[in-house]
Amino acid sequence: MWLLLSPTRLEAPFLKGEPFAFLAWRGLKGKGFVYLETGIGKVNAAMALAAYAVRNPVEKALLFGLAGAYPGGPSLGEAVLVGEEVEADLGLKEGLAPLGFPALVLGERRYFNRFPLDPGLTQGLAQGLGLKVAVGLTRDLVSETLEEALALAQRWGASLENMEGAAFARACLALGVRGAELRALSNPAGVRDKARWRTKEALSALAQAVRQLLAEEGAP
Ligand SMILES: O=C(O)c1cccc(C(=O)CC[C@H]2O[C@@H](n3cnc4c(=O)[nH]cnc43)[C@H](O)[C@@H]2O)c1
Repeated sequence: MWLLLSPTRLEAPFLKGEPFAFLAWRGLKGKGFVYLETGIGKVNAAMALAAYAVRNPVEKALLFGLAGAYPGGPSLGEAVLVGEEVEADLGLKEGLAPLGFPALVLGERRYFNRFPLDPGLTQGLAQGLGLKVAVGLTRDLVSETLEEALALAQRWGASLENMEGAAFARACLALGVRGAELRALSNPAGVRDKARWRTKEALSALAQAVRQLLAEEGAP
């Protein structure tokens, strides 16, 4: 059984199920999944996952949604798995390490700004769905110029931008939930001219990937 999450309902029109309310969130219960609409941004994503996971067993979780493509990153309309997320607005411009405080400590491992998604789950989905694995960058602020987007991509070695992924990845690590992230590229990061966006194609790619994942879940 999957816990599916997306920032907005716009990203999940293809999911059919029984509507339900959970605290501040709305969701659907369907065949092989429970879905929650988290709301946009890091705090919403982490709160929704944590609130749900402390009250319900979660076998595996998938955050899916739209993202901006950095120059040289995935094509517009393409869906990819995210293998690692960077929380780029935590600490100094150079990150949290110069301040000396990790964002998360698990055993011997100290996490500053980079948070892996579950490697086994991610690789399995990438193979099963025939999708590439990319590095995501998360900020509460959307890049507003190409220069800003390029500088972030180069500084952190990321190929796509979103507003929730690092919070979801960090919450999964802290809660011991196996988590994966699926993103489809709707726009070039830093480009606000909507004539250059490919939102419809990206939404189709998301729908196709999530449908396939649920179909494989239901297979004997
Ligand atoms: O008005 C703008 O300039 C603008 C540019 C990009 C995205 C938005 C959104 O309101 C969508 C936010 C929503 O979708 C994800 N997303 C999609 N593209 C991007 C992006 O280029 N940078 C960051 N996030 C993006 C994000 O995860 C949110 O859930 C507005």
